[in-house]
Amino acid sequence: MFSDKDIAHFSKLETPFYYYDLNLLQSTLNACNKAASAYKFHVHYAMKANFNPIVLKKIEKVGFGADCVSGNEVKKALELGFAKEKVVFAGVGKSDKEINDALDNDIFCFNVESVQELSVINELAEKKGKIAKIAIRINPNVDAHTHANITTGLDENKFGVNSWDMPACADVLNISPNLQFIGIHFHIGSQITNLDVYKNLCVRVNEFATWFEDHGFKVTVLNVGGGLGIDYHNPNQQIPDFESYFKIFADFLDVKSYQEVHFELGRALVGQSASLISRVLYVKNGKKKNFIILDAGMTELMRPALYQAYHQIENISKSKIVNQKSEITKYDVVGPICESTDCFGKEVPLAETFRNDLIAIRSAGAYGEVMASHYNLRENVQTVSSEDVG
Ligand SMILES: Cc1ncc(COP(=O)(O)O)c(C=O)c1O
Ligand SMILES: N[C@@H](CCCC[NH3+])C(=O)O
Repeated sequence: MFSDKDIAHFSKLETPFYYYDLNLLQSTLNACNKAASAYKFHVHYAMKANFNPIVLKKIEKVGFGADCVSGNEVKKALELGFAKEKVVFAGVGKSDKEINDALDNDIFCFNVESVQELSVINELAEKKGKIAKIAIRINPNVDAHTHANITTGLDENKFGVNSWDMPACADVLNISPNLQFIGIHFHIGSQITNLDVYKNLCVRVNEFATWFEDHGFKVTVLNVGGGLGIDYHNPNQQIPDFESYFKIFADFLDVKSYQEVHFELGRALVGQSASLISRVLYVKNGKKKNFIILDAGMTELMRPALYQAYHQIENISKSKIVNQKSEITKYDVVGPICESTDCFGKEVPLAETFRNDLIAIRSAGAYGEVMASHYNLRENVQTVSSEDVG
């Protein structure tokens, strides 16, 4: 929801831009922190969801760690003040340079995604005279019941070490003096809305933890990844149900007194806190279709083009008229990019829309700004926050 003051402010600005509601972000972080603390769970924020510094600074202040997927994410997390003891580095293709830099920075742990990577980290750590802390990212073959393109925990996915490679992992760990095994890691997918999926994950986590302990490895960290979804159809229902989410793990994981449970939430923390604000360039009324052509496109928000993802679209210049039940027209809302998939929504019901109206594309805080591209030599997308509005 935007106030009259927000909209008056937006109307003076160049578009498109991402608008961050920092109060909502703070409330979401506080809700997550409270729910996780009730069980003494640890949260590492999955930076890939959004690494805008205004977002990262708030997250660091709450005390969450950072889950990174590239050397640059590790670097940025440390620059912005995340404690190195709270930085974890996952990723199916870590380069030697990235591993070396992370070793130099003494990060908390590498989430290792293949048997070969274990040997490489051992070799590189040995050259530096360091001991690398290791969690094995296991692919548990648990279906996340989400979009196929964002499913990561099935046998056919590239992520993690498959169950049949556990003995090989144990063999490498046993001959690698520069690796310190600390635990196991999982991440089965993103935008998970069926919480029962996590019960299946817990069963597998318990099995693998037992397997490692039976083979002489003390499992001190159980990292269950992230994936908690948000309600894209209801952007005003803004804070995910963190209590129910964490309770599942509290109820179904076998946690020993010496074990810590770690989470890597991304989307659930930041998804509802931003909207992409755009202006209508043109309206084309066809015989079969009406098009609204925006000044934002798939270069600013790629999710609809990539996953046919739904984002609620609102004409915020017209919100008052809609409230008074004015006539609704259906539009295909598209961008200016030379791709037919550059479409934010088809047959979107909106009040009659005109050139220069402001359009908000909601729930764009996660995997929005960070996935922007320069295709068609587009400009960098700008950022505005609630603090700028005052
Ligand atoms: C290893 C890992 N952890 C955490 C996340 C965060 O996922 P989400 O934003 O769905 O919480 C991802 C992204 O899917 C990931 O690949
Ligand atoms: N980019 C995806 C999520 C991928 C999560 C990273 N493994 C999305 O927008 O939904």
